Amino acid sequence: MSATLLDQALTRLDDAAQHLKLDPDVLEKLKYPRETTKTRLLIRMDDGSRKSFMAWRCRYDDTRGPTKGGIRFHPDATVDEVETLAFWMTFKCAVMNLPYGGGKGAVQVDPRKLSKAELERLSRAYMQAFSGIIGPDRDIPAPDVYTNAMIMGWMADEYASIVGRVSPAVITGKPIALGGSLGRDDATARGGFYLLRHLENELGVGPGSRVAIQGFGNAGSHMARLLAEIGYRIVAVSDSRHGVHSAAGIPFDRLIEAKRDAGLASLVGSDGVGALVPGDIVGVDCDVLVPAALENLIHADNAASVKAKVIVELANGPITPAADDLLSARGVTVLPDILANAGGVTVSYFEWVQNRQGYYWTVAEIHERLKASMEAEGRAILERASERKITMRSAAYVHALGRLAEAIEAHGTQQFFTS
Ligand SMILES: NC(=O)C1=CN([C@@H]2O[C@H](COP(=O)(O)OP(=O)(O)OC[C@H]3O[C@@H](n4cnc5c(N)ncnc54)[C@H](O)[C@@H]3O)[C@@H](O)[C@H]2O)C=CC1
Ligand SMILES: O=C(O)CCC(=O)C(=O)O
Repeated sequence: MSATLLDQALTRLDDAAQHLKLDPDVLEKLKYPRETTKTRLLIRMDDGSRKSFMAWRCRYDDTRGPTKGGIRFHPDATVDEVETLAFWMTFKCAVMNLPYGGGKGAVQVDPRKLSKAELERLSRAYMQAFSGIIGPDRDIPAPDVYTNAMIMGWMADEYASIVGRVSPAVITGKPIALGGSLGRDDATARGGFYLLRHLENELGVGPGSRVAIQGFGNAGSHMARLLAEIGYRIVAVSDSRHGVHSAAGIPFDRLIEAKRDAGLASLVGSDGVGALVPGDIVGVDCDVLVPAALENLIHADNAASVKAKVIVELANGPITPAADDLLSARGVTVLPDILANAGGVTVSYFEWVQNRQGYYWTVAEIHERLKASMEAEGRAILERASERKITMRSAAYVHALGRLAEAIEAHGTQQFFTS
């Protein structure tokens, strides 16, 4: 039987544990999700028929605080994927020292095939089904692949009608008009951007370097904009349908207009832009590769084709453990997902804090706090990696596991569970 995604992810935990003196109880606690709830959501379609969709919410570990993590709408979503994403959230929140545990949710659906009204009914049905698990002190969702602020707004509204009071801190990534935070829209990319800029000298990249980006949604498109603004050259971009490349670079404005109007493929043939099979982005000649779509993009069979010297993982889990070893042996530096894409959950935390205090920060304050956190945790992880001669990923896991172990031990033997 082939290893599940969670089995693969747990190898990082075993690896990190070798670098710390841990009570075996700590590992036992972190190897299994605390609770995963599944249901079928039944909604009315516009034509009057009914249709049902599998849905899950996993609260992987709440030792350090309420569970936190996005909700994904994707036709290939599985329970294994949801639990693995929730495991990664547990470590990501610990990496950033946020007072949260890790959670994640998904609906197995292709939202592009639903009308707006059907999508709203599905989003509200999700909140109805999981409102007993979700709550501002218990489990706090946010956007992920193919979900967005509008969907978070419908879910927040549904939660308010279920509990009979406005409760904006129940969900983050909301529209600004409903208590969303300034700066949450581009926070995932901006966090990775601040991290990359902070480490440019050590990584040997900077303005003028060539970048390839897989995925042109929230994370990928904002990263393209931020890097292009300071002079990085975007030489390749792909989405689920198409890929484009140009050694001279493609201006960000042209990419965003094409994506909005006629699709990335509409750029092919003008100004030296060529077509790219989306999966071939892995081997594009570039300095920085930014996976910003789904898991397992780089695996043992294509790792040798990577030409970039730095990979910034805005996606969760884009590199398999086997590929990680191959890349590290070749001297490719990976800024790992649990650090590089943590800007999203960090600004989600800022949103939750603002909702709870009822006082809102300026976008400049958000950026300043995000930058300070990314730089401090990124620097600590880089130092740990060079002291121990381990990869940035291993160092990030060691960094997080130390914090998780301390919290697990501090709880004592009769840990309070929020069930
Ligand atoms: N939105 C957020 O706040 C955060 C997102 N992430 C991660 O970032 C990644 C992307 O998420 P978002 O940008 O939010 O999603 P999104 O839904 O905004 O965009 C996803 C993009 O991936 C593309 N895509 C899907 N399958 C693809 C394939 N096989 N090849 C190339 N492109 C493909 C889609 O066309 C789309 O452009 C995911 O791994 C997500 O978990 C991580 C942290 C926070
Ligand atoms: O903003 C959040 O709470 C979580 C975002 C997320 O799902 C992720 O970091 O993978």
